[in-house]
Amino acid sequence: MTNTPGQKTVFNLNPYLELNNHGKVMRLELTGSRHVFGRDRGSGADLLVPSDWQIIGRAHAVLTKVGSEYHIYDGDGQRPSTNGLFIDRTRITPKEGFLLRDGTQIRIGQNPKDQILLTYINPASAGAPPTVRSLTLAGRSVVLGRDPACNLQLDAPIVSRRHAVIDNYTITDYSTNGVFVNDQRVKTSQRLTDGATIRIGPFTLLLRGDELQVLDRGSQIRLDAEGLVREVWVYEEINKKKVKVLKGLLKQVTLAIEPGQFVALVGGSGTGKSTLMRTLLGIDPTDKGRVYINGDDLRTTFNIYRTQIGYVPQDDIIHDQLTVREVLTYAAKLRLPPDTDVESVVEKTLTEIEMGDRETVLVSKLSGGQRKRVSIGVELLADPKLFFLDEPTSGLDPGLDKKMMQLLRKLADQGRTIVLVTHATANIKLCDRVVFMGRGGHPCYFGPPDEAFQFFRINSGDFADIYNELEQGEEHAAQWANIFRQSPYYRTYVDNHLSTGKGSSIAPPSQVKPSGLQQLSLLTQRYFKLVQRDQINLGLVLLTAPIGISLITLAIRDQDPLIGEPEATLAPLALRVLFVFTCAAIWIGLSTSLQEIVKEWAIYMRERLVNLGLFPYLGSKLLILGGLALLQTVLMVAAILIGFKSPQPELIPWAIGVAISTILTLFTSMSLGLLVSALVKNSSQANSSLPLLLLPQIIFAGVLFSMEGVGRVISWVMLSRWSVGAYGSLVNVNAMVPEATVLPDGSMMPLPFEPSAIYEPTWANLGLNWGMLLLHATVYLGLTLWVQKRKDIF
Ligand SMILES: Nc1ncnc2c1ncn2[C@@H]1O[C@H](COP(=O)(O)OP(=O)(O)OP(=O)(O)O)[C@@H](O)[C@H]1O
Repeated sequence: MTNTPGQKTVFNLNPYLELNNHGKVMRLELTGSRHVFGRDRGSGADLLVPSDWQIIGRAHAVLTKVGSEYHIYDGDGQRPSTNGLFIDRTRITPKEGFLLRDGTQIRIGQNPKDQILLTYINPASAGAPPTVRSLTLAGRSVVLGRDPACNLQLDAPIVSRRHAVIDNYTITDYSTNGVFVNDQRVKTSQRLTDGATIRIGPFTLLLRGDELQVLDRGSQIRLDAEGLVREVWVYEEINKKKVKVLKGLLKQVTLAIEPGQFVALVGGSGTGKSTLMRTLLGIDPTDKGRVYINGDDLRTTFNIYRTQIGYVPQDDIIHDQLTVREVLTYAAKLRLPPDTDVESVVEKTLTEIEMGDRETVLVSKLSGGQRKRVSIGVELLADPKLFFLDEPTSGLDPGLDKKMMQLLRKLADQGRTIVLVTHATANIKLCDRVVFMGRGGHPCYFGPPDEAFQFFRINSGDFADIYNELEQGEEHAAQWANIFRQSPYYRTYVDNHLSTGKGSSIAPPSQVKPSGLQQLSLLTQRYFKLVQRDQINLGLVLLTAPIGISLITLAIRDQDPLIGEPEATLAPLALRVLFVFTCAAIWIGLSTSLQEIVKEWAIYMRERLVNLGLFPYLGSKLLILGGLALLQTVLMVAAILIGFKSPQPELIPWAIGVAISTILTLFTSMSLGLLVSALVKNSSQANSSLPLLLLPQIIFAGVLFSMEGVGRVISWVMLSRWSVGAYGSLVNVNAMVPEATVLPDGSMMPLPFEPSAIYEPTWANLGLNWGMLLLHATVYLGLTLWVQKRKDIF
């Protein structure tokens, strides 16, 4: 029977199902007290659909009459169907089912390209059938975006005001966060063919003929994990021998998390909670099994979802030296499209996290719970519908723990799907589902918190007793996991809800990269503010070298080491002074930069996972550190000019030459510092590495010891050698060596310093020294980029 979708057909006023399979519409009248809907009469179906509508099962749903309406159950009433029945993204189960009302829309299947829309219509009821929001593309150009003036308004923070334009069936991307057509990112523009799915932020649109339909507003996100297994090779001590063994971190974890659910992952220390969360979030790989987000394989489609997922890791993802409002403002500018009204988004977020009265306070002055709330606020800016939190209440007192859990409950009630790892069980009852993990990564229970007591046969009502039950070793945990898999709890809460979807047949879509220049400018402003806020550190960084240089003048009292008539001790003295210039610059350069990447590791990793560019990030470091190097150079050169009588180099005025040599030494050592900062794991390692970096620079500079053989080769990779070389050639140390004195016996009096090619006062030599410093800096920065790139998860 053909008809216009949504138009009420009257079958003697009986309710009916309207099925829309990509424009092909059919209606099935409901007359009996029980119907089975499917494509195979042999399986008991009496409401039959064409046998080539493969997405519908042989017996896909059961309908039973309740008063004047019908209740629908998935599958044959016992076992769920393969492709399911979904209201938004929530799956209807075989057990609870769903009471249909006039106009209820149910989707069969999760993949928009292969999905049938089922609408229940009861002409006897007053409701008007909902229509799918759509617009025609025939003969017109349409603008899609957040702006209400667009032809199709897509209202979400991560959508740009004018996000994309479709003209003559060609879509052009004008956005920050990109457009995906058939799960591939649109580079600039792309022709749309019939049946194309378009994803813009959380929205999924479908082109059917001339009609562009809004299929999914993305306000509901479900997460399904099927058979997750993760194993790693580790060294274990067995019989006093280190043996390499395969350690299971996750063992066959299968979960079905419905939209809007608040789920806690709990269990003893080391049971794999964080690993499970990172796997569900898509950032840890699996050896077997998959995670599906709204039916898509999360690992392959991560680039589509990356801006829609919120993640608060264990470490704070906010800078200590910014105020609450500044943290939120910079994060909003970094993550949201540039046409966003940042102020109102920040305002809304401050209210949501109840921090409006603390907005001007520095993060460092906040309590642990308040800091966590600001981290949550940073993630809420983009209004994600899927939210992960790793131990957000650790270290909080019981009162704050409760407040935090209540806040998360509120966020879930607003439609967000929330997954958290926690050790605190006092408020777990606020969750919809709890996952108990046992030793060895065994999932021992998944279901409502209250029912966990019945399952584990614990009467105390204390979750800690379930912990203790699962702490009795891996085998014990494996037994519980086995009991759970065979239990009705598994059928009710996992099997009946599990909705896996598309595998990884598509090529992973590429990432959308926002404007590098804009990020560079934002990151530079933020970094500048951070440096400026830490005034004591800034003062130390700027004044240490000039003070050190001034102290030399006290040590050498009346001598003028950089000028003077050649005499036996002048050249070594001059070289020692120049060596102090070099050491001061290297020391200051390293200590200014060694912490700069490692100290904000957690923030970097989180921002990188959203959209942070590597070049803008390192670029901002270079700009600010370069600025600091310039200031330090001015102060050091001033101290040198004031403290020492200036030589008159033939090549270049002394002040300019010494400034260039100093800034190059500082910049190169800062680049080395950044590299080490990228390599080390924590701030104390960065601190401890300073002597190790400095000592070889001192030993192999060629000043304390003359460099021969291997030492000479090693000295080439020391920036100190080129720095002293540059200063030495400007001062012309070689010219300070007097003529060798011939002793009465005809032998030569040994001189304490031999002229060396390293200090030749020629442009070639000076250029070589400066060039080598630049080369060192380039190599260090290139390596830093590479090291940072290697940390990327996607
Ligand atoms: N990449 C890895 N390589 C080797 N072992 C790992 C790796 N990741 C995690 N582990 C180990 O797997 C186990 C589970 O770690 P995980 O951090 O997931 O546990 P957890 O339950 O979150 O612990 P906690 O509550 O103490 O934070 C631990 O023993 C951990 O040392």
